[in-house]
Amino acid sequence: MKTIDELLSEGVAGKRVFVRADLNVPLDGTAITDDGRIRAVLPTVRALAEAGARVVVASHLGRPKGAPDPAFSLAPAATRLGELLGADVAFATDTVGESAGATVAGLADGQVAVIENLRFNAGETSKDDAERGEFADRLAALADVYVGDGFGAVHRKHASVYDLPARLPHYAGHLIATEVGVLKKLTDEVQRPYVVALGGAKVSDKLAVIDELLGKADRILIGGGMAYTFLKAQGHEVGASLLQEDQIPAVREYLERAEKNGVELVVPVDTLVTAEFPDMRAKAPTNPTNVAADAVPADHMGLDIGPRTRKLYASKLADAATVFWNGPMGVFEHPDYAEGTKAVAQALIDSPGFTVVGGGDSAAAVRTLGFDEQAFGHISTGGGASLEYLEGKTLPGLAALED
Ligand SMILES: Nc1ncnc2c1ncn2[C@@H]1O[C@H](COP(=O)(O)OP(=O)(O)O)[C@@H](O)[C@H]1O
Ligand SMILES: O=C(OP(=O)(O)O)[C@H](O)COP(=O)(O)O
Repeated sequence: MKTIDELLSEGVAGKRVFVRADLNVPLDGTAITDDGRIRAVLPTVRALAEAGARVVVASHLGRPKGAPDPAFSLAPAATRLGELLGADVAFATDTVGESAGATVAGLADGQVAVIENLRFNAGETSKDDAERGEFADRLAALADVYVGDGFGAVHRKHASVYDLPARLPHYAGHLIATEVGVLKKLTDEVQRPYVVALGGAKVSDKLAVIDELLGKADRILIGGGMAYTFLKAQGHEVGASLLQEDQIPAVREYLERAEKNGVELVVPVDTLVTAEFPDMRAKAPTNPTNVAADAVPADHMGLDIGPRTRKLYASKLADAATVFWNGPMGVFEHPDYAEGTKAVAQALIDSPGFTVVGGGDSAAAVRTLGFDEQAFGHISTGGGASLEYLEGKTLPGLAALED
C-alpha cells in the first residue's frame, strides 16, 4: 500500500487530490456534537494543502436514501473543517453536478473544498457494480489522485471507497495508516484475557461479527440495542426494545457455541426501561425503571444496561489484558441512559490492559461524557470497520488501496 508520504515526496503541487474521509459526525440539528472524525483527517488534509494540492474532501453522513436530504448535509462539517484548518473551505452543494465541477475548477493550489454527502447519489451504495462504477467515473473526473483516509467506512464496498481508487493513482492517508498500525497489534499479538464489549444500534451489522469473534476473544460482553436480541433468544420478552428478529436463531447458536468452547458470552442481567423513547432535543427527565432482564414489560423498551449489569461488566473487564469496545451500552445521549456507557468507559480506564474504543458514537460518547482520551490505549474512528478488521476480513477500502 502506498502512503501519502510517497505521494508528497513525488510532489502534489497543482494536482487535484480526492480525499475520501469519514466526516460522519453526530449532529444535533445542524450542530456537531463531536468533531473527532473531522480532527482525525486534519493531518492528511493539512499536509496536502501545505504541499500545494487542490484538495477535494468527500464523505458520507448518516444513511440518506440515495437522494438529497438537507438533514444529512455535510455543510456543517465543511464549516467546522474550515475552522479547524484556519482557512476558507469551499463547499459544493452537490457531489458530481455543476456545483462540484465549478467548485473544484475554482480551487487554487493549497485550497480545500468539501463536496456534498456522497450518499445523496444512489450510485454510492449501490449493490450493482455498473451503477457504482458509473458514479465512480463521475467522481474520478473531479481529481487526478485519490487518497483513502475514511477509516470508518473502509468496510463498505461503496463507489468512493472501493471503485474510485481503481480509477486513479491511490494512496493511504495518515489516519488509515495509524488505525491499521494499532489494530494489527490486536490481531498479531493479542494479550489475554482478551475482552470485547459490544453495544450500539447497528444491530444486524454487529451481530454478524460475533460469529468470528467467538473464535478469538475470551469474553464478549453484550449491551446496547443488540442485548435484546440475546434476551429474546434466551426466551425472554423484550417489549418494544430494539430487536433483530431474523437473527434470533443465529444468536441461539452463538450462545450454545460459546458455552461449548469456553468463551464467556455475557448478557445483561438487568436493564433500564421506559414507555416512550425520550425527546433527545429537550433531554427532560424520563424516570426510567430498572427491571430484571427477564421482566421487560410488553409496552416498555430497554435503553441502557442496569446497575447490576454495570457491576458485572466492570468485574469482567477488571483483569483484561486487551479490551476492544464498540457501541455504547445505552442511549448515552440522554443523561438518564448514560450510566451503562460511563461504567464501561471507566472500567476500561481502570483495566491494566491495552484498551481500544472504536466507533463514531462510542468515541463521541467517551469525549462528550467527559473522559480523558489519553486514558485509553487507542480511540478508533471506525466501529464496524475495526470489528471487521479484527475478524480478519478483507476490507474493500483497504484492498482497493493495495498496489
Ligand atoms: N438500547 C438501545 N436502544 C436504542 N439505541 C441504543 C441503545 N443502546 C445504544 N443505542 C444507540 O446506539 C447508537 C450508537 O450505535 P452505533 O452507531 O452502532 O455505535 P458506533 O458508532 O460507536 O459504532 C447511539 O446513538 C445510542 O443512542
Ligand atoms: O459511523 C460509521 O460506522 P460506525 O458506527 O461503525 O463507527 C461509519 O461512518 C460508517 O457508516 P455506515 O455504518 O452508515 O456505513
